Amino acid sequence: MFRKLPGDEARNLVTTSPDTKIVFRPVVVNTPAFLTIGLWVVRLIAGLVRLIWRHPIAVGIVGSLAALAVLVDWRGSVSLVGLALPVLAGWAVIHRPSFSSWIAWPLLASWRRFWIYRRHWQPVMVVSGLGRHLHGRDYLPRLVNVACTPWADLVVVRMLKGQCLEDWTKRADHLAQGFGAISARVTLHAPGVVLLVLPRRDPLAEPIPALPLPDRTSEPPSEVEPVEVGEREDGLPYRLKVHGTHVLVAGATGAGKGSWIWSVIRGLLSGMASGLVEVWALDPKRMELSLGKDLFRGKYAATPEECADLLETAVAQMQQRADKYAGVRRTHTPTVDEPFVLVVVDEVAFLTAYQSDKHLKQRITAALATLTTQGRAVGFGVLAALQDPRKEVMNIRNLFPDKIALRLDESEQVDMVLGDGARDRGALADLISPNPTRGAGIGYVRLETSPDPIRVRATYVSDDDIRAMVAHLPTATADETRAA
Ligand SMILES: Nc1ncnc2c1ncn2[C@@H]1O[C@H](COP(=O)(O)OP(=O)(O)OP(=O)(O)O)[C@@H](O)[C@H]1O
Repeated sequence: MFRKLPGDEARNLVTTSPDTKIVFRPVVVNTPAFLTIGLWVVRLIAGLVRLIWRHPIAVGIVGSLAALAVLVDWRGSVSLVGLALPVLAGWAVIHRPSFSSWIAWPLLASWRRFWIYRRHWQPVMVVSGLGRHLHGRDYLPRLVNVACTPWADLVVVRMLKGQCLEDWTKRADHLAQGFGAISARVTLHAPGVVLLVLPRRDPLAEPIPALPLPDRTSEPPSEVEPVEVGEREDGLPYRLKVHGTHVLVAGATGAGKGSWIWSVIRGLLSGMASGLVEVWALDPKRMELSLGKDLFRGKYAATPEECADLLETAVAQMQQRADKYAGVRRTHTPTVDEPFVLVVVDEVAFLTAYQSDKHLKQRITAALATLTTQGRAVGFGVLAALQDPRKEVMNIRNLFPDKIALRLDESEQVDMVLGDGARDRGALADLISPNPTRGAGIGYVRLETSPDPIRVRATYVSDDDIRAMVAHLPTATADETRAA
């Protein structure tokens, strides 16, 4: 009944014990035709039920048209379709958002599910190592759902039993290449289920102009809300929290760190005008912040000595406030008497790692460490920019709860800035375009509250925009004074 075969023939055969050197050809049992056909019929019915369950409206429309064609007259169905087309076109023109969310994106998602994901699923999963081919059977993660947004495909996948998020994040590049996307980001959707975000185009490829200056006639803010600094990939505005945290912005030269700093300052302008916010500037390169010097009301330092003095003043004020709050309150609410103070430091390594005067270096590092460890509860925040994120250059980088990685030179630097696993989770900061028009100001933000990096482009605040901010602020303060 069994025939023993040597060597090469073995790979063509099936065996119940794969590790054995002896391979057997098992007896072939012919399945009766009625069983095979019965199985197919059951599968067909199950598929139809699934289709009706998932897409009741689409199945209803197609079913009614087919019924009309078969039972009454096919011309009736054709004229109904002919009537529907201009109605749909009119809908698309009159209200594009509802047309897109009801018709265009679901249609595109169905097409892409069938043409891109179903078609390539098996080879991509097996080749990337996320699926297994064992004993002649494929064990593949299950493609649960595909949805389309204006810029990306959102693919929900049930992982194989025993897989974890890291297995997927490590293969993000395989997935992007396999499905023809420009990148891939993987996040946990539910236990055992991952969400793949596969962009079809880069929605942040065009620079975003500076936001309008605050309206002088509107009510001054009563709190320091997160400031709008740019746009996220989904086209929504991105608001960065600055009160109650510290933010580190790291990026190679020309990555657009200046645009983040200036976007934040522009967002705080109405708070600065009403006295709820003070921005103190440390500008050791004398290039970035000097143009807007007047905004800082004398709290501007350029030489290392001035920077050390200004930082120590901030520490002294912070400690005074902490003494006052001790035993009374645990959080800070900005007021005109006790404003939120944001200490902005451009190229912090100039003051720490590259500072040749050891004493100054010590004073500055100690002051920065004190501010970043004790400042946020009492209304002192630090926003620091940095080119080189290595630990020997910036040994207090972990004291910044929120981090932003702009274009970086090496892939290893991404995790240095954003923390372990950030690159695997899709923060591809080393792949941001060095072309300023396409890539400057784009960064991955990782907040202490969320491990998933968000891709954001800061607005571009030009020199003219900065001059306009300077011109705006004194007038606003004068208005305030008059009103008082
Ligand atoms: N958000 C942005 N959108 C579009 N272009 C930008 C943006 N930010 C900066 N740029 C362009 O990129 C150039 C470099 O920007 P910037 O000087 O801010 O970079 P940087 O990271 O501060 O560099 P460095 O560390 O050398 O000072 C700018 O001259 C500008 O043309």
